[in-house]
Amino acid sequence: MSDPVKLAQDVLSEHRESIDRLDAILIYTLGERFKHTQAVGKLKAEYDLPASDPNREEKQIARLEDLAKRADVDPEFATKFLKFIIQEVIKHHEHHKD
Ligand SMILES: C=C(O[C@@H]1C=C(C(=O)O)C=C[C@H]1O)C(=O)O
Repeated sequence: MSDPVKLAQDVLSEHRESIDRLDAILIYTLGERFKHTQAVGKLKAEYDLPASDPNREEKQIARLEDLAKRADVDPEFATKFLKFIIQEVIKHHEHHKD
């Protein structure tokens, strides 16, 4: 194997290690977020509050769009990502009510 190819493979490995580390952070962060949202779900079920809160979501999306721009992340992607997570949370909340 020529040296430049070996060098490229080493660089690739380093990037992949960082990617794996960051993926783990994402999953653990999501786990922590779900713990809070599960607690919110229980409160909502106990006090008969609606599963979703569109006003709160609107504010979260605006905040995340701003964060995404600053973090060099496509704001449209960040919005889609947050909406996807929120949809899952709302499903959990609806289960709590059953
Ligand atoms: C967690 C809540 O419930 C829902 C889920 C949200 C979320 O995952 O961030 C936000 C608003 C609600 O639609 C909440 O009301 O705070």
